[in-house]
Amino acid sequence: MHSISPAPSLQSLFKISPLAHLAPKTYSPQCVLKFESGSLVPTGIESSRADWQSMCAILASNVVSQQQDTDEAENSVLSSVNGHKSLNVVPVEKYMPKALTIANLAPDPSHGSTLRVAYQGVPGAYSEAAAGKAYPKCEAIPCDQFEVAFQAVELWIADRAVLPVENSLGGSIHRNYDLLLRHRLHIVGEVQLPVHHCLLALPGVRKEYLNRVISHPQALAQCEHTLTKLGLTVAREAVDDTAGAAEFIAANNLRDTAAIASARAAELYGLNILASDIQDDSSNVTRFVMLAREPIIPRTDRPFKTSIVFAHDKGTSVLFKVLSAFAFRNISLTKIESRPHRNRPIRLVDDANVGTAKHFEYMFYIDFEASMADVRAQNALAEVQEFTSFLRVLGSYPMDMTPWSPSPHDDDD
Ligand SMILES: O=C(O)C(=O)C[C@]1(C(=O)O)C=C[C@@H](O)C=C1
Repeated sequence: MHSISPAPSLQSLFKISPLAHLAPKTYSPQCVLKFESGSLVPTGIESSRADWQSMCAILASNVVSQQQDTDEAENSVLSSVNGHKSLNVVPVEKYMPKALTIANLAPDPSHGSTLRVAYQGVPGAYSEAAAGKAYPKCEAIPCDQFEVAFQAVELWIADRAVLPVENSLGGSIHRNYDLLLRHRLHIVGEVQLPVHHCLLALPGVRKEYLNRVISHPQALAQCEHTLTKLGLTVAREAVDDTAGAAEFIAANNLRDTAAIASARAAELYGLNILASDIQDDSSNVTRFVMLAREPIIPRTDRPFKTSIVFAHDKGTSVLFKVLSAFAFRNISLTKIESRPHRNRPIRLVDDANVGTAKHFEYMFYIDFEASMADVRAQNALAEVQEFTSFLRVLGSYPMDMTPWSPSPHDDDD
């Protein structure tokens, strides 16, 4: 039986991290990053520096006044526990916001007092719908890459980012696990979004005309069998996001290409739906996390989840001990993921007689069903800290408990 060490303070637990140097340099809100001569540099934007500074000052002051809104928004996931809230998609805009890019992280001057939520993709992407579910009254800000969404929050251009981490069919979105470690943002919530894919093409185009299907790689993977069943053994091509695929077809008038995307993308880009609900499993769900600059205060009056990442100098040998710290306290794990240890990917073990073994090194990510305010979780983490050389709490946040709403096709199976 393991000895139970005294519970560390919540604050110390949230700060555990010998890998602080992995976090990017943080810039003051008066700066914006631009890509110049191959590297990101802080600089003023289009208008004068003074304009930019006053814009940022407004942004910064809004953060205080938005706190109430923010709390409400974060609680909206909570209220969906009791209030049976349905999916709240961001309404169709009169104009389409332009995606932030790494070279242009300039905020849209039309910001007001609404919560600004960065997502990867263009309007009509599932990530935009996830942002709308997480923060129903938010202003969703499109970003061309996951990295840009992280930076938008760090630079106070956005207040939150909503990013996919795993899908029930396609598995983990590894890039976001790596970025969670590289950046200093905190997970403050999660939303699970049922993903219903459609096959979209220009008006008048029939399935027989197609020789290419384009979409986000996750969406292509989620529909692979159905596409084959539909007789579409044509080329598949990966693009940055599902709605971007629809936009590309419309913008280039491609009559031989279909996109896998949402019904909302069809509406936004003027495409026809050739087939709907084409995901291989009718209960296809993507899990997104909400990220913020500050953690939320963990509670015990509703179901919470905590996400951690850890590593150990001696590799996988420690895994059993870490898992047992949770098992002994009846804390269920909901997810375990490993990623290469980017700083030290290989460990050499020399044996004079046999040679040199090359072990791969990993970072382990675990989600468990307990709040950091729960003494069981605090004790488990105190114990995990003893076994590991690096431990960071990525966030302790309310679980998405939205009641399950089966797809219209669930009964057909
Ligand atoms: O391309 C989109 O629409 C996204 O929001 C991205 C994404 C993903 O990264 O998994 C989100 C949900 C679906 O699983 C498919 C794609």
